[in-house]
Amino acid sequence: MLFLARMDVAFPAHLTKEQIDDFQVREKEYSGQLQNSGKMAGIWRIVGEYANHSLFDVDSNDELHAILSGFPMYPYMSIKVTPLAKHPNSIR
Ligand SMILES: O=C(O)C[C@H]1C=CC(=O)O1
Repeated sequence: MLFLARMDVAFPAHLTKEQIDDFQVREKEYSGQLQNSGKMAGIWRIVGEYANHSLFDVDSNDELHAILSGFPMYPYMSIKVTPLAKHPNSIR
């Protein structure tokens, strides 16, 4: 099952630069593991925003929820998920 997720990140003002750096290091590690496993098929920066579009290839809604809620930055992310179905005009 394919899902497109838009993740917007907003850190609260009280976090220090060191805390934010630590979140970014842990996020990169978690994201890398998901990409290596194939569960995260890709991630793209949305130009000009602290946000991304990510493509997930998972077995269930529950699996996607577990993956999304496992992101270290999850408490500071707003996430919108779009389920994807094959387009009738797709040639792939
Ligand atoms: O867009 C970001 O930088 C936040 C984040 C969410 C997943 C990821 O790998 O990084």
